[in-house]
This record gives sequence, C-alpha cells and structure tokens, in this order.
Amino acid sequence: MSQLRVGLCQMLVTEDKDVNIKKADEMIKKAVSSGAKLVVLPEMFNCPYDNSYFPKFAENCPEGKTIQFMSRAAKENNIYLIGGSIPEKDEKDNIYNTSFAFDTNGNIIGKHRKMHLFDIDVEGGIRFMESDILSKGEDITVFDTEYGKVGLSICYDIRFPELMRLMVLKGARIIVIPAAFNMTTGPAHWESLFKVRALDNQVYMLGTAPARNKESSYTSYGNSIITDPWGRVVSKLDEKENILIQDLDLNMIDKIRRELPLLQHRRTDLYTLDLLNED
Ligand SMILES: NC(=O)CC(=O)C(=O)O
Repeated sequence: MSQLRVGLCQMLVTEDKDVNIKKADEMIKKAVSSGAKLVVLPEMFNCPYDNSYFPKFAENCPEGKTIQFMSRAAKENNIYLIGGSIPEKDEKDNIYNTSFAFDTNGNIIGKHRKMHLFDIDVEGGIRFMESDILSKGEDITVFDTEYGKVGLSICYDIRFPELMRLMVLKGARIIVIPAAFNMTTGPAHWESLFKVRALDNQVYMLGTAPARNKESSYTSYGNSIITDPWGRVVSKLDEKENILIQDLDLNMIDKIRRELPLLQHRRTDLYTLDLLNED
C-alpha cells in the first residue's frame, strides 16, 4: 500500500469522561467519513491533563470503559485506531499514561506506557511533575499494520532521540505521538521537534494534541501536526477543535532513504545504540 489517509482528532477534553468518549466517537466517525484509515486521538483524551484527575479516571485493561469503546470504534469503523492516551491502572494500582493501538478488528496491537515522565519546572513558565502520580513505562512500542510498521510514543518521549531512532531501527516508518504540549514549551519546541525527528529518521511523524481549553488547569498548545521524511511540515492545525485529514505518500519514505541513505551511513563500527532488557 503506497498511500494512507490519516485523521488526527484534535478534540476538546472536558472534566466528564462520558462527554470525552462521546466526542472522540463523533470525531472518529467524521474522520472516517473523510476517508481516514488510521485515526489518532490526543494524549489523555478521556481525562483532563492534571495529576489530580488521573487516579479517578484510570482504567484497567482490557475491561475499562474507554478501552472497550476504542476497540468497538476501531472494529465498527474498520480502521486502525491509535487511542491517544488514557490513565491506565495495573493490578497493583500503579497508574501509567498509556496509549492503546487497535487493528481493524478491534484487537489491541500496540500498548505504549509513556516511558519518560514529564517532570519539568521552567522559571516563569510551567511546572508539572507526572512522577508524583504516574509510573514509567519500560517498553519500546512498534507494531505491524498493512501499511508498514508504526512506532508509538507519548508527548515528552519525543524529546529523546534515542527512543525515536530505536523505533526506526525496529522498522517504524511512521511514528505516532499523542501529545499535549503547553503554552511554554509548545511555541518554543513543538514544530522543531516534529521536523527534526522526521528528518533524522526519514519517517512520517504524526502529532495529535487536545484542542486548547482555556478553562483547564493545563493549557494545551494544540497545533496537531504531520511532518514528512524530508523534514517538512505537511499539515498543521491551529489551537481549535478540528480534524486534520492528510494522505501520506509511503513511497516517499523509500525514495528519500534511497537518495540520502542516512540510516545506512551510520558508523556502527564506531558506535551503537543498544536496547537493554529486550525480551
Ligand atoms: N506534556 C508532555 O509530556 C511534554 C511537554 O509538554 C513537553 O515536552 O514540552
């Protein structure tokens, strides 16, 4: 398959989980009616991005209400669905920021627990400490689709080039990043990060953010974005609720990797990037 139409749902997240699920359902259907075959939701799409909400909104896998909804939505709409992220609770009550990916039959084909927690304190800007509540994920996530391998990470994970490169070494041709940058780091870093990660790794990068909600404690930057393997911004939203629909030319990945063989030119005789603890 050389073409893939994707739909990035930049939805407004509220304090009501049911309202959020309903909104996600409507936006997925709209993306599908525009021809999207892979649909992406934003980080923490069922819950305000705020530590105080995570325990209350957290769900166990696979029985959680949001997880069941996502599986149904993927199957009913015959799409690959990357379910942004939600607070996920394990059997020991540890809470993770987790992204679930579903195939067209509603099966979970990927599950990424945010690996790098967002603990920052910028003078005159934002302070956020995910690790006060959340636990770290341990696994790199790459899964197969009929369009090729897809890598999945969440928000702050994009700042770690080693993780992005490891996904590419595992075969990722598209990297999906459900995210929620803010009004300090968004204007400064969002677009540059998507451009440089696409350029370095010669992949499509897809970033889906929540729409900006001025009433929430954490203000999302929005600006959902797609960058291509040449490092260009292909398409981008502003801060408002909307769906970004875009065709990806998957042949471009091979063309650029052939013409400018960065991945082959790595000096692996001099340096390596090792994945520790691989199963
Ligand atoms: N919210 C995040 O995880 C990351 C973020 O906003 C940033 O890296 O900036």
